[in-house]
Amino acid sequence: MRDLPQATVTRLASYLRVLGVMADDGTLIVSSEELASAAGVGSAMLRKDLSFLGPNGVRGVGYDVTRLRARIESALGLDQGHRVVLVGAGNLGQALARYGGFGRRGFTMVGLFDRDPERIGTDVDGLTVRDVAELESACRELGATIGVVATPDEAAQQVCDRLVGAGVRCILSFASSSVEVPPHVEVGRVDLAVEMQVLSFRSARNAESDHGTAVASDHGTAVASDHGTAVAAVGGARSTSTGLGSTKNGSVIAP
Ligand SMILES: NC(=O)c1ccc[n+]([C@@H]2O[C@H](COP(=O)([O-])OP(=O)(O)OC[C@H]3O[C@@H](n4cnc5c(N)ncnc54)[C@H](O)[C@@H]3O)[C@@H](O)[C@H]2O)c1
Repeated sequence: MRDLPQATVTRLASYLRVLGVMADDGTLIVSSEELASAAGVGSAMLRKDLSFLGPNGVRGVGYDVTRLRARIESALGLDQGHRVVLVGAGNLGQALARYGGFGRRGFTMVGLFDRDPERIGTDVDGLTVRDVAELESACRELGATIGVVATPDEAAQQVCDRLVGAGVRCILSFASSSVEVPPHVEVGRVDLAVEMQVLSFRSARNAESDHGTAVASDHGTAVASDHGTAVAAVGGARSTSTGLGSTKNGSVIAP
């Protein structure tokens, strides 16, 4: 599979989500402007991202929604779908397991595991929580391709080791500590607190630049600088929120 820039991969995932909504609404063809606007990016960036996939749309006509979805799914390795096991069926794990949206996007939750006898055997949205002691054999039996770790930090490394031992090659960890895996395994880390810290930083930075503009306006460059900065700020906010993926790649879902 062709190597793609990390930020492009994240935006492709976002185009895929938008295309899914459009397909559900019965849209057959979409223009690059419409798709870009729905995904919150500029159309030049969208066209550049899609150019990594080879020729796609028809000039003056647009993109075939079904075909473009299939191309992106294939580029993201999603065309076979993924079978997800989740370890740590506590507050977070159960909330994730109950979320119905993963299935629609190609991720089927196939197994939940915990070590707490009180939780083992309970039902979470149709899946029975299994004893983590069975993890390796169950992962093989279930054909798991992604493991989600929602245990306390201190158990995360051991759980990852066991997932790797069971042949799982993609791990998404919610632990705040980093985990080590062999080179053939991909790890993503999600930390919502880091996301909020990044937002806080951006908000503080934007407030600072607004303040700078106000001062400039006071000195006679009012209209031009007000507009310039307002547009830049809006553009900045938009590109960062779409590129939230790039933030994710950089700091939230750390490799
Ligand atoms: N990254 C984030 O944004 C984010 C957000 C919320 C929570 N978290 C983290 O997610 C983790 C879970 O949080 P929670 O509120 O669901 O906790 P919780 O205590 O409700 O759930 C943890 C579950 O893991 C199980 N567990 C512990 N050790 C295990 C092991 N070795 N094997 C299998 N299961 C094991 C426990 O029995 C429990 O059911 C914590 O580490 C928390 O810090 C991260």
